[in-house]
Amino acid sequence: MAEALLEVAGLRKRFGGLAVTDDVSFDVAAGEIHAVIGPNGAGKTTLIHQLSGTLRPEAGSIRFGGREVVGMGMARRARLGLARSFQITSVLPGFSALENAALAVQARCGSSFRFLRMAAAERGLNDEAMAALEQVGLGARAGVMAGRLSHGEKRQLELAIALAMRPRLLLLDEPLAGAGPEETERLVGILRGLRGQYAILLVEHDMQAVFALADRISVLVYGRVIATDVPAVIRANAEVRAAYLGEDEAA
Ligand SMILES: Nc1ncnc2c1ncn2[C@@H]1O[C@H](COP(=O)(O)OP(=O)(O)OP(=O)(O)O)[C@@H](O)[C@H]1O
Repeated sequence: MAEALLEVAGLRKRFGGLAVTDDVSFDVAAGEIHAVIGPNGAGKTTLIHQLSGTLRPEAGSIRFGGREVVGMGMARRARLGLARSFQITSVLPGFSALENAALAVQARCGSSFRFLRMAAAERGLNDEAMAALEQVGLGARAGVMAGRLSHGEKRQLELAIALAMRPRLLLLDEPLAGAGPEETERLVGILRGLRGQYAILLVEHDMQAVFALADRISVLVYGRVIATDVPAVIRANAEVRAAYLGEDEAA
């Protein structure tokens, strides 16, 4: 079997006496959509923080592309291709969708554009930014101020910003939160379109979306992974049904 892109082993984190990440182990293959589900307070966001580098685990390892990243900061992990999509707050409302995406391209490239002539540099930035917008279905809205985009479009823009970082694995923390039914359908279609091109670690409460999108699902309960498997097996798992899905919903 090919080596996993992300390998998490024995990860531990406590807040006071509370074990919020309790010996967590799982892996994500290249191109896989791997969902992490669990009830409120299960530790999903805390797990994402440890993967992205904003929170340091007390024990365990996080290997990405064969390298240990626990000691690395967020920027270094992002440069390796482990990128987190930030919620709407990272979108600059006074800039157009294209400018928002172009800023992300520029952040990734650092000073490498400085050596090109101004016009060529700008064209290069804009072409890449436009490609990211088109990947998330926002091409036609490139010139619109981000502040004037709908809620769903802002979430699409966050995704474009993350894609402009050229990630190998995207960490998505509740990408569908606050989206209405139509927006959800659109966003699920966009995420489905990314499958195979990027690995995605998806934390999401919308079970319909999770079961439609995920190649595999890990179930987190009180900081522990109680099961990792393909959706059909997770749906039929008695422990998972009791702990999380509820007998009615899983029927
Ligand atoms: N900085 C912190 N200090 C102390 N306790 C914290 C801190 N951050 C989170 N917790 C606690 O850790 C536990 C896990 O929280 P976390 O936000 O990771 O859960 P979650 O699965 O993402 O929940 P939700 O689905 O509601 O977003 C909760 O009991 C929470 O109260």
